[in-house]
Amino acid sequence: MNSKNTVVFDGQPLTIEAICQIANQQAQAKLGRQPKFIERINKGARFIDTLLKEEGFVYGVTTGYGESCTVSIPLNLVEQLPRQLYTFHGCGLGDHFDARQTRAILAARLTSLARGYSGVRYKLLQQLTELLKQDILPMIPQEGSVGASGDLTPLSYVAAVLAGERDVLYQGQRQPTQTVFAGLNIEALTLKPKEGLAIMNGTAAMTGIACLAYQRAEYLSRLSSRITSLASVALKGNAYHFDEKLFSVKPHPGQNRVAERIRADLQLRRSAPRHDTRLQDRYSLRCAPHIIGVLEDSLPWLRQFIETELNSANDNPIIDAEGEHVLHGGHFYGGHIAFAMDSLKTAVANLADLMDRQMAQLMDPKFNNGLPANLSGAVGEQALLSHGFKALQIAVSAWTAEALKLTMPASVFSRSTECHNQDKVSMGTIAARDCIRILELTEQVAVAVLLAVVQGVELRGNVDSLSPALQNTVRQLREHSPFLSADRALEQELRLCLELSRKQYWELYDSSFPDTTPRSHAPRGNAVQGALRPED
Ligand SMILES: N[C@@H](Cc1ccc(O)cc1)C(=O)O
Repeated sequence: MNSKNTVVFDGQPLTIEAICQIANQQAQAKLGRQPKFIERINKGARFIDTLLKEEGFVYGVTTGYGESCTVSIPLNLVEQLPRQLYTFHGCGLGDHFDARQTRAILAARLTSLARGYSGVRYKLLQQLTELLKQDILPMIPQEGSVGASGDLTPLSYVAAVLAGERDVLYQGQRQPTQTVFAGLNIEALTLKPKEGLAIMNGTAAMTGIACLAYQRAEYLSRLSSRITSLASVALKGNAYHFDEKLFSVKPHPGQNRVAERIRADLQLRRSAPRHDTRLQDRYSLRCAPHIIGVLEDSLPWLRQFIETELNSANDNPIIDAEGEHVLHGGHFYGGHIAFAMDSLKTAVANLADLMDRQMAQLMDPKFNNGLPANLSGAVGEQALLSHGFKALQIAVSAWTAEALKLTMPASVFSRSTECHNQDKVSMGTIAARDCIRILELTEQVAVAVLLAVVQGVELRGNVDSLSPALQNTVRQLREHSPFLSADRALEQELRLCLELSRKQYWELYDSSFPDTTPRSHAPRGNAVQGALRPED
């Protein structure tokens, strides 16, 4: 871990990258210590105390929750409410979020609470920061949120852990929170009346996951551009399909960026001939920028949706300590994240489909312009036995089908729940989880097709004449997966390459590559950059 990087939670907007850095343990979480920030946070908590004293009634503080808000709780029982809330929501099931996802969820909740509109004490933010600093991770089951009373059930596990209850993952082991807190001298928090609701009534589970999904998708977009370039070489494709003039007349900026990347990879420096008599390539080569471009052009608005949600007070009620108001609304509704994740699912699964089609062309002597069947590298008698990448193609087809199947939007499955109080919900957490699964499957497809295109390029025998960028990808892959000259079981090297892909190991169009910054007609909205600051 680079201990120099710190992400400061002080109410200032944070980026997707900041959340991912924390999730990947590339940066430390730090809570703002400026007196002004501390006072701003504590003022909200004090305002609730004052209201309670003066009026004796605040929703979620002296009432039941949701549909039960008409039930008034006598002041002598009010202190018990937050514990009651996280306790009855302790009904999550399914697999647990993994360590990286859990860190992202904690960081997303902290970002929102640090805005200062949720009426929690600074002390609570400190406890949340402590979990991140010491990597004490609540065991959060993934299933049981409709994503529109916030992620109540998943976040109940965060609330309970702050209060010293339930289980955490600490130093690789599931342990009772109480044991870990005792060992580290951390005092369990007794949550104040509004604090249970403030932690749970928000979109942090889906938003944390969305940050991770965004970063993976952004890398996959670049990886599939590089794979397309290699596929074009292996299939003896027509590089003029990526001509600059051609793309200038259909100016989607992301699509143009993809064409520009492929053009550079293919060293296309001349303009197209006056009259190209070559046959046109199949769509999975010729239209690759149009397919990858949909994802690339979606990135700015996806970032805007995700970062706006991340940096919002997505709680209810909202506490405006400055103006002295308790504002009742529905900011726990995760509609933007639901739509972002449902859309990202479709865009990413289309990359799987694109690469699956490229693989299909490469494998089949009817379409591959003279390459051996199944890209077998065997010679002599062995060639008769060899099946090359045949099974890998079948696997790619299976992974692609599974990814495509999961693109069914989650948000349209809204259903009325909780005695019709929550009669329209976002299903954003389901969308985000589906998106992660589609990313996993598409990464598998990408790694498999990368093996195939590199084999195809080598079978052509012209690696030395390729652009430095393409040669570099061939070299990087070959360090981990040799040329397939005889059939072998590929599982282990596929797993290794997958791991490398997830670590963004392949060098792809780094930031010095021209035109990777969004253009003026692809506005960043209120997305915020540069929240990652060196240790002060
Ligand atoms: N999200 C609801 C509150 C709620 C909390 C817990 C529940 O079980 C149900 C509803 C609101 O703010 O209106």
